[in-house]
Amino acid sequence: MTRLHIENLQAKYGEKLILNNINLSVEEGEMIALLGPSGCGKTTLLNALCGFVPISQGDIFSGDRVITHLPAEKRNITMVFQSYALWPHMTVAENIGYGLKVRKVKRAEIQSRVNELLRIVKLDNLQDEKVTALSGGQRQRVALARALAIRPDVLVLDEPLSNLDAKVRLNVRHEIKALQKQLGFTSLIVTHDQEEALVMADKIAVLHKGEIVQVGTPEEIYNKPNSPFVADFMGAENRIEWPTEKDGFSDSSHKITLHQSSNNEPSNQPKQVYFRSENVILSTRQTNSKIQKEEGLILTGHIEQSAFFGSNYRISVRCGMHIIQVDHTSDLPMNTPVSLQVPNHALYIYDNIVENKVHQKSTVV
Ligand SMILES: Nc1ncnc2c1ncn2[C@@H]1O[C@H](COP(=O)(O)OP(=O)(O)OP(=O)(O)O)[C@@H](O)[C@H]1O
Repeated sequence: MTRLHIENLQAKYGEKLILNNINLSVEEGEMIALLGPSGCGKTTLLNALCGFVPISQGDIFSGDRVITHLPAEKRNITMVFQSYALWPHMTVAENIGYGLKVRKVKRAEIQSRVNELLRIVKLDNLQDEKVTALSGGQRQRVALARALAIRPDVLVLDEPLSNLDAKVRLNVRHEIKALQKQLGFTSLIVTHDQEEALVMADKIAVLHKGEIVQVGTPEEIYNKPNSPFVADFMGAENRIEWPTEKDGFSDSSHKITLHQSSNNEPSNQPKQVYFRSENVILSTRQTNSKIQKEEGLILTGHIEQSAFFGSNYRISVRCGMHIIQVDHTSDLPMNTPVSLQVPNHALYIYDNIVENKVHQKSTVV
């Protein structure tokens, strides 16, 4: 397998700019997940790498080869499609060996490579079955084995799990990850599922409107989102503006205070503050026991809605103009007055500047 390097790549459909200024390196044996909302350009980027979409600017390097304008068949990059794209009239073994047959590899060699892959993807007892007789998870493993059969330099996977039901999906994603580590293939995987990206990838590249807005390890992307967009996309669904006129201290029914460290310069600049529901500590105002120290973000309000979702209750708390989502272990009656606290380390704070620019996080710890 090979290192893939993308430099200043731009791609268009007609006059419409779809990808701009894409810079990304996938190291040998590394898996990078492309993560982003629908329409941000993930599939277009994979297609551009494979040679299915022309590149209007920039370069792609596979190892020390420049492959930017090579036809698809000369790139040695293989795609695993969302729909698997298997031949329904062929058996499992024939599907896996298909790419080798097209490349006119000798029959004995095809047989031995197919047998090896059948073992690797644990389908050796199904080699003579028609693929139409297989489950979704098994078909996906055939598709993966077929892609690996030709020993590609880079493997790209376009939403490979999206046609699988939830339980099978969990299994297959662990299988792909284990296989990737075992065989050490360089790969890019497209997903719009953040959990899938966190679990499977060595690094995540977040795309927004055709540009990469952050690249980092799963931990970095999750814990240090560099913009409101990434924070929101990675599940920090609560957002307040600080300070806001409507949330001043004059209204006694709710209060919002933000205690920043004294090391930080006091600033009157408006900020956007993001945080996850799981990081909010809720206490009823009578007890208020959980709020030990006045630090981080503290809000008061009352319960507006509560829904059981398995491990916890998702509680909506109205704090003035804001509705804050909180994960809590028990149900609480409507209108109960509550206090909320979010510790400094769980707050993502950004200058309130023009949207869609990459914002700088300011630390409050
Ligand atoms: N063949 C095409 N011709 C013109 N525009 C296209 C074509 N294919 C995609 N687009 C546009 O390019 C943009 C990016 O599409 P793309 O499929 O790459 O997004 P995506 O991030 O993979 O989305 P999804 O998660 O929904 O699959 C979209 O605005 C889409 O409408």
